[in-house]
Parts: sequence; C-alpha cells; structure tokens
Amino acid sequence: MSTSFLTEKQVAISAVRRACLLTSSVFNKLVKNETLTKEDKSPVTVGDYAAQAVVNIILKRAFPDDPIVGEEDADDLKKDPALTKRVVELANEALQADLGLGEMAEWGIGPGPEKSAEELLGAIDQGNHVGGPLGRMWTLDPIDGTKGFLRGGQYAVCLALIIDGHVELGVIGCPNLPYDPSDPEGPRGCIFVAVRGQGAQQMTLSGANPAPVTIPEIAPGALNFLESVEAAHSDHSFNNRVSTSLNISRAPTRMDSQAKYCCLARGDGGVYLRMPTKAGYKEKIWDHASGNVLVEEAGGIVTDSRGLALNFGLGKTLGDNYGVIAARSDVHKKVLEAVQQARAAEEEEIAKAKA
Ligand SMILES: Nc1ncnc2c1ncn2[C@@H]1O[C@H](COP(=O)(O)O)[C@@H](OP(=O)(O)O)[C@H]1O
Ligand SMILES: [Mg+2]
Ligand SMILES: [Mg+2]
Ligand SMILES: [Mg+2]
Repeated sequence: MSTSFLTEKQVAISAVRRACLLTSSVFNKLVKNETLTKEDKSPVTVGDYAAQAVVNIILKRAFPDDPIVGEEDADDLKKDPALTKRVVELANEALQADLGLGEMAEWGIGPGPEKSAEELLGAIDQGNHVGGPLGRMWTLDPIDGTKGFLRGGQYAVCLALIIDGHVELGVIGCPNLPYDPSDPEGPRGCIFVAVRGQGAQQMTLSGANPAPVTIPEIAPGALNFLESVEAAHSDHSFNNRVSTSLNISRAPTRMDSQAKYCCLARGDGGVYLRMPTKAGYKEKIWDHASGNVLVEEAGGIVTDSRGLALNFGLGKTLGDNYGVIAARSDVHKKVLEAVQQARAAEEEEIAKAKA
C-alpha cells in the first residue's frame, strides 16, 4: 500500500465535500423538530445522521475493509420513520450531486447510486468501530460543533485516517468559515487537508484555490486564545487566568468545532486551549484527530496540559490525556509553562479553601 495516501486524500476530500453540501442544505431547510436529544443531551440532527451515512458510504466504497469510528449510531433514528425518511432524502441528494471539480472516476469517487433506507441506516452503523492501538481506521465527526451548526455559527465535518494510533491524514470542512481571514465578510466555506509529512492546505469548499497553510510567527501582543463557545466544553475562566499571566490583552475568539484548529493553522488566533470543566470527561478522538495532524503539519505542536502527545490509540477517547494545548512551537512552550503554573495555583487555592 502506498504511503503517500493520495487515494485516501482524494476520497476523504470528496466525502467531506459531499457532507458539507448536505449540512449546508440541511441548515437552510432545518426544522426545529428535526432535532433529537441523545442520552448525553447534546443535540443531534438529521444533518449529523445523514452526513455520517454519506461519508461512510463513500469510505466503504473505496476502502471496504477499513473500520470507521464514527460519533453517531442509528439506534434512535431507527425508532423515528419520519426522520429516517428525511435522512434518506438528504443523503441521496448529497451522494448523487455532481460536484464537478476534483472528482475523478479513477479515484473511485463521484456521484453514486441511490441508497435505500436500510442501506443508509446500515452505513451509519458502520461507524461502530471502537478504535484501538493497531491497524488502519478512520474516525469521523459528521458535524462537529452541533451547537454552532444549530445557531448558524461555526461547525465542521471532520474525517481522519489513523494508523497504529497515529493520525496520518486529516480533512476538515468548514462551510461557514470565511476563506480569507482578512475578509471576514467575504466568501465562506473552506476545506483544510493535511497528510503527515506532506504539509497542510486550505481550499474552497468547491475544491478551488488550494494553498499551503502554516502558522506564522505572531507578535506576543497580537496573540489570542481560541476557545469553545460552550462554557461546559472548556474552562473559560482557566483560559482567562492563563492569558492574563501571559500578558495577552486580546479577547479570546470563541468558536465552535475544530474550525478553531483550522484558524490556528492559518495564523488566525495563536493558541488553542481546552481544559476540562468536569472531572472524568474524556475527550473523543473524532473531536481532535483531524485538527491534530492539521496543526502539526502547519508547524505547530499539540499536547495535553502535561505536555504529553495526544494518544489516539486507546479507543474512542483520548484516555488519560488531560486538556489540549495547540500552538506554534515557540508559543506552545510558553503556554504549557503558564498552564502548569495556573494548575498549581488552582490546586493551592483549593487546598487552602479546604483547610
Ligand atoms: N463536557 C464536555 N467537555 C468537553 N467537550 C465536550 C463536552 N460535552 C461535549 N463535548 C464535545 O465538544 C464538542 C464540541 O466542541 P467545541 O465546544 O469545541 O465546539 C462536541 O462535539 P459535537 O458537537 O460533535 O457533539 C462534543 O463531543
Ligand atoms: Mg455530538
Ligand atoms: Mg464533535
Ligand atoms: Mg458531532
């Protein structure tokens, strides 16, 4: 098997482009009662299900033996025939659309045949792999930042190839992200692609204007933090403490999804910092895999709050990693120190309060 991952890259881009087409179309047609509540109370929409079905079908067509670790499963969807009908319509629309640019039959990609409800529900459940340390596997977040998606903000379709616990390829589609950060009101929709050892790229959602991305040197005064919108997903007050200790005066940029990693990779914000808000939460591999290889290929470093690499070979979660810090290497060093000091100070305060 080739290690240039050329076919994998083209197939993953095609799958993400079709999923982005679908999610944009769902947003425009979104009806409130098409949002279900999963056990963990996070909103899951027809978009998440249909996008997972589309990506899995495209992946399985090209790589029938590759397992997929997907965020969603079809258990709840199967109980709702009306919702299933919508998912089938949307998925087929996206699978059959003519995307034009960038799709070549020789890659085994392009418009495919119509699929039945049974096939599409089955495709969603093909994302049931549990992960692990060995072999090839894909991980998929069909809509990362579901809350951002529902409020018309940032969200991302994230697909990554993991081999023996290491992320080798990542593709992130951001339908609502301006292509040019210096023109925030300009055209929206970007795809970010990174292959280990081959650099990182940004292109438009239609596959046009591919351009390399690298994290530029940012003057300390111009640095700012990229953090979740949701206060439940990352500890805003801890970030504030760290940015104050680093004399960062710019307000944080709050944004849902792995679009934060994409912004970091192109120098649009200098630090991604995500610290847990509750004991015991384990980050999911699909929330970080694509962003991890993207940032590293753009010249950055990604670790947890103890300076350890993220471990993608432990199953569906990042196991014992605690928090995530991503930045250009010079900035990362300073942030890691500041994070460790802030954690020590926090622990001291807790101990004092208990005494
Ligand atoms: N308590 C929690 N702490 C950290 N992350 C959480 C969380 N609850 C949910 N998440 C994850 O945070 C992701 C969104 O991250 P962000 O806040 O950066 O947009 C969600 O992805 P989905 O939207 O795909 O479910 C979800 O997996
Ligand atoms: Mg979710
Ligand atoms: Mg997610
Ligand atoms: Mg998701």
